[in-house]
Amino acid sequence: MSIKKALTIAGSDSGGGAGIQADLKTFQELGIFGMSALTAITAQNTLGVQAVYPMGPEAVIKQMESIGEDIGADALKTGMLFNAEIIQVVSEKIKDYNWKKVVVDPVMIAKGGASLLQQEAISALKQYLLPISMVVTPNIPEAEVLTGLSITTMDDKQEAAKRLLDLGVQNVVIKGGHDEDTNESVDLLYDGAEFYYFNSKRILTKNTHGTGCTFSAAITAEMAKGSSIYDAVTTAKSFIQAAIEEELTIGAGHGPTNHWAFNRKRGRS
Ligand SMILES: Nc1ncnc2c1ncn2[C@@H]1O[C@H](COP(=O)(O)OP(=O)(O)O)[C@@H](O)[C@H]1O
Ligand SMILES: Cc1ncc(COP(=O)(O)OP(=O)(O)O)c(N)n1
Repeated sequence: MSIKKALTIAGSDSGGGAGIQADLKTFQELGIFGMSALTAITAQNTLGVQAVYPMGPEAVIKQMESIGEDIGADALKTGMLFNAEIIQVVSEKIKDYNWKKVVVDPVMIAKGGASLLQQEAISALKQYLLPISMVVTPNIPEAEVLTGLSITTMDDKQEAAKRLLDLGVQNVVIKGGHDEDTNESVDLLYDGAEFYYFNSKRILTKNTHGTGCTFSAAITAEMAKGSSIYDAVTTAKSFIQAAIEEELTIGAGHGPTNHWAFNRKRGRS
């Protein structure tokens, strides 16, 4: 059996809903061997982020080297990177190991408002990481910060996707979760030639903690298997839809998504 492997370079969410915990659960459900390089520890639950403890850049380098020197990765994703130093060393190591299937979830702010990326790190993300990435998956506020545009219409989303592509990334997925006044959640994929729309019914729930992490991890898992970007986004959209639809009741705030739901729906659990 050929085992496909994926790496997540991200922060830990002690509550298990987002960050590396969400990524590894998603990799596992999609049949991928998951590995991690931790960038920060957060004390976090469904009510919010209580504390953030970033790792030193050396610790991030060492974790990536342990994987690069021995196991390798068929695809990787980044999540919470927190500061410019971490972004720089992560970008260097990606280049050292010639990792090409790189998905960047440009995590900036958690649902409760806590900052997961320092303001001054945004230019490092644009300068070092996006030019060596295959896919970037911003939500609408993140796309606004990265492009300087205000995004309210589909035309705005298309313009933002074009500007992000100009930064050197090969594919852009602008997620629609924050378009809360519509009854659909529409994600836009742009590959530099065509725009593709992934529509789903908007589910009315407060339990959406970790949706972005789970969605980008599912794209990464499918890319590790060799799927096209379009097919990877298609599967990720079904995965996240099932994960939001089949609610878990955990904690008093924004609960996590349900990583078992996708396989359960397909009769595979
Ligand atoms: N209420 C919802 N109903 C259906 N899909 C949703 C909902 N909220 C988010 N999604 C989907 O979850 C994924 C993550 O989107 P989003 O919430 O915008 O990201 P983030 O967690 O980074 O803010 C996207 O595929 C989006 O369409
Ligand atoms: C450690 C950590 N990483 C990322 C996030 C953000 O996750 P996201 O999927 O964007 O979900 P919300 O936080 O917006 O619910 C996080 N919270 N913690």
